[in-house]
Amino acid sequence: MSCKFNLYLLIYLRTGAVMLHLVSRCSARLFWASPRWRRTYTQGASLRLKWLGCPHHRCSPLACREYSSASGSPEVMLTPERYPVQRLPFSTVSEEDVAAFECIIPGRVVTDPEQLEACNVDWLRSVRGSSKVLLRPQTSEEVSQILRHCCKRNLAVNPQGGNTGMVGGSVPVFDEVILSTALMNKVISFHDVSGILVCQAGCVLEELSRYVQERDFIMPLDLGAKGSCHMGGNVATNAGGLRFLRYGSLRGTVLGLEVVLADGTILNCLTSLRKDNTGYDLKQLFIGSEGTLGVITAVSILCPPRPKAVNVAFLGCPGFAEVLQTFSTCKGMLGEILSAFEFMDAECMHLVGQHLHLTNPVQESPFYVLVETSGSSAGHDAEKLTSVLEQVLNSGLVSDGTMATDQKKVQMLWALRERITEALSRDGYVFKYDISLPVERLYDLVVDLRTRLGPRAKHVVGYGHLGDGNLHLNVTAEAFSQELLGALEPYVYAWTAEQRGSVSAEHGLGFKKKNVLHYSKPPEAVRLMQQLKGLLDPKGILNPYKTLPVQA
Ligand SMILES: O=C(O)CC[C@@H](O)C(=O)O
Ligand SMILES: [Zn+2]
Repeated sequence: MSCKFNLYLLIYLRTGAVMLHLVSRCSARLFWASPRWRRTYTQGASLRLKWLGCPHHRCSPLACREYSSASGSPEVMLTPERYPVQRLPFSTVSEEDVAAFECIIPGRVVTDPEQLEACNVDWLRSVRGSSKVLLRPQTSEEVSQILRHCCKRNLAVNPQGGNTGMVGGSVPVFDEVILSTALMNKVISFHDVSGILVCQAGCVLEELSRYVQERDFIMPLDLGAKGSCHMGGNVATNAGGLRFLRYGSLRGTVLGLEVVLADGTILNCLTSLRKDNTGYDLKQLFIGSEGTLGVITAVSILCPPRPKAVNVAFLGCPGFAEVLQTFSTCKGMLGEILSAFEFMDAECMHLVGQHLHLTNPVQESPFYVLVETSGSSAGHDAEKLTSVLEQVLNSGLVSDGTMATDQKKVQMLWALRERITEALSRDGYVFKYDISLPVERLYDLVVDLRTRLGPRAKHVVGYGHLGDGNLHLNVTAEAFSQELLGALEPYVYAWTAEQRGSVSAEHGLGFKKKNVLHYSKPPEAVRLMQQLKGLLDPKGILNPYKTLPVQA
């Protein structure tokens, strides 16, 4: 028996705790909104709004994006066999080069083909290079010496972090030397008053998260790939992620960078100042440059204080219009404690169920939203979120919902959203689009594509960071198909440009999207980007074939 809408909530404040009384025509439950507080279930199995417990932070179950995630799947086609791309006239790595690298970083030059395989293929297993050498420096000085050598010898270099990128930017296209930041994984300093963290580029995001959380701060950035991705790679791609709505872009939270330029020059702009208005803000050039202008070797970043209370609600909505109205309601009623507003459609839920065996905690709905609050007062925040839920349930914007304050349950709810990428990659070949659009048009393209593609696609799904106007449009098929690619592109980009959207909201351009930059930037801007590339990397050795379109 289900009692969807005939539900109201009574909120009492008693002994400092918020007590929720949920009543429906056919059932009633009594819940306490903190783990310290008793939870009492009175009766009825059909009431859908549930408190699931309490405290702090989630930590993604989508731990590491390991190469093994796709083990057993067929070999990935070499990039130049799938895409029209010509090798540029760089030198090839000689035995003398390997010996020179061995002098710079003894014992950390990898030429074993088996070990190289994982670094040549992207996490999505969609592009594959054929590099013959992987370098694992530990210091900026070593990176500098390596780049000085490569520049002199005209060797192309592919800087690589955790290799979790979505656009083929993190692996070589041909035989570029892979320069890994994996061993540059030291925290340099942390200031426990300002919350400013300075670390080497190869620190893994999840480890940094743990480090600052122990000191009562959090990273301003959180991604599904946190278990593998490197801070330097995050900055190089200007990764957005799940905390963007609250803490904004890395363009605001990164305070300083150390970068090694193509010729080996070490550019030390690793300031830890909140304010520094002296000349051009050079670090911004490297944030989002995807390793094409320099290799980021260290990052100074501002960490916000750890919120004392985190609540998550997972809600089912009858339509996209209701999703939007729920967002407006949340913004209006939650104000500064709203920290995430994510959405996913019914097909996403179907896929996380089918491939990852995650259970839908609410009644089946065309759309689902995940609302997170982060604040300093558990009782106050829970009370606010409860009022929102009361409002959206009563007004029919939401047909069913569940709520969590307990860390484990919070994680379980986040997993439904965070692990969609993983579920999709188990569904077959994935065509990925990461688009910024006016929020009211966010889902129209998904609907449009389902009709356009028909049975050629296995699934067409839409999800993403609704609070940031960022749609993740993914299309799965049994295998890569030029025909399907032709039906998708340039259609998706032209559609996006018509709405004055962006063809890459947060994943960057990498290899796969470099030729569509003009859909989002005027020719003058593209030209200036090319001039900047020419100035900083005249030989074009840094991450070639990426980010910028091939020059006419
Ligand atoms: O796989 C995708 O398309 C999106 C990945 C990531 O940006 C996310 O928000 O989960
Ligand atoms: Zn995303």
